[in-house]
Amino acid sequence: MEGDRIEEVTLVHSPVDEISHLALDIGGSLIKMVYFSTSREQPIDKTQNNSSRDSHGGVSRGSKDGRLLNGRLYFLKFETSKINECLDFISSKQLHYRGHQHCGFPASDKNIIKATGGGAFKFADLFKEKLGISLDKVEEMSSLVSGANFLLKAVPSEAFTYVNGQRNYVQIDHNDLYPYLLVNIGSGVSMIKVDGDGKYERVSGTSVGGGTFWGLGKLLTKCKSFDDLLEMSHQGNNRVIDMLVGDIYGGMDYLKIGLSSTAIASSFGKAVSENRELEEYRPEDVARSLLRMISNNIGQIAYLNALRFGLKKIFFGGFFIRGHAYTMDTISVAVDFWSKGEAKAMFLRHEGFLGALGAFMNYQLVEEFPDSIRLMGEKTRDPLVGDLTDNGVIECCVQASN
Ligand SMILES: Nc1ncnc2c1ncn2[C@@H]1O[C@H](COP(=O)(O)OP(=O)(O)O)[C@@H](O)[C@H]1O
Ligand SMILES: CC(C)(COP(=O)(O)O)[C@@H](O)C(=O)NCCC(=O)O
Repeated sequence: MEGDRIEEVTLVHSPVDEISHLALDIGGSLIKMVYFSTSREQPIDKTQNNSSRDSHGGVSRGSKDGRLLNGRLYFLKFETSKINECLDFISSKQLHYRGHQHCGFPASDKNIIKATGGGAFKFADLFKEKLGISLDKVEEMSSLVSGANFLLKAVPSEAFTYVNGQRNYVQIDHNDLYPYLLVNIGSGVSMIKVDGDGKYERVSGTSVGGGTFWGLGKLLTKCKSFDDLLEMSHQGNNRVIDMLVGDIYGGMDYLKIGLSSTAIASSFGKAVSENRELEEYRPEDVARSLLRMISNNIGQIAYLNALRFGLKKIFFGGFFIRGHAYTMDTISVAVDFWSKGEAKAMFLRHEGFLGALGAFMNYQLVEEFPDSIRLMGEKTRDPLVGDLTDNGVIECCVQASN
């Protein structure tokens, strides 16, 4: 059964490809899946000085007695409400059989899968009953942080700013990455101060997050799916419903407090004064105002926490963003406005997979070779032209013990 995947990478496995490790992030709204498929084995030339140029131009270091496995990380997601289709997909692709000795990975305990997110607890019995899988739970905040640190250090052009409708990729200086604020906008929002690998503190959060946009959006617009709601927000005009400063000041600015006439004074405020029913508003305008309100609110809370800890870099993750221009613009403007340009909002190409990737990194092979997984650059997309919502397949090398 193919399952109702919201987005999938075409699963092209040649006989030589072997699925080796699968990890899940089962959240309140979405299940995110990451798995590694070996494509060919490349013995490390032991005569070399422990480093060699690999075929992708990246540098891969070989362990003293390990083998370098080239392969790909695949990223998929499913709606949590359709978890049975996710289980059917795992079963149909036999993604849960891993750790085969000939794959070069340590023959690990069969049918144990690393999983994070609340669903790793809520659905543990279902995985056992349906697939005979035990979920090895990885703490959610730890997974988010290790996933973000990994991507920011290993994937070229992972992070970008979004200014005036343009994405500008940021080359991260590994020596100047920390500290930063990680804002993960999922069903709810977590804000985590990150000071290094394994050094972090969840400093704030808000229940007004992605689930709020989706839940209120469904109630107010009768949309049939999140993508419908997102499409509506593309087409809408928030000024129909939001009360602007100019609506209050007769078209004038209120510059004494830095507000232009077009600034939003009160989200959904116009609906108070106009004697109109919900049905008399375009759902597109409602969706736009809702997206603006929630994004602006998160941007402001993120800025206040960055100010509290003197943080200049704020990375936004989570599937709420979806590479959506209006969402990123609203968050970027909010952070820039409130910080007076001091703080910078940045976004991540693999925004929704931080937790799943962090859980993937928790497999023993990574613990033995902390820097064993090196992402050698994306094969499917040129980051400068790729579609941001395409989480893409990442070509990478994994070092494994004999
Ligand atoms: N295809 C989709 N289906 C449902 N929600 C989506 C989709 N794409 C983006 N979203 C947004 O992403 C949010 C979930 O983000 P995610 O990072 O997966 O959080 P969680 O771990 O809580 O599921 C949803 O609440 C919604 O706002
Ligand atoms: C509880 C959660 C960490 C779960 O993560 P999620 O599934 O939403 O990605 C998140 O929903 C959250 O931080 N909510 C906000 C709680 C608060 O008000 O801080």
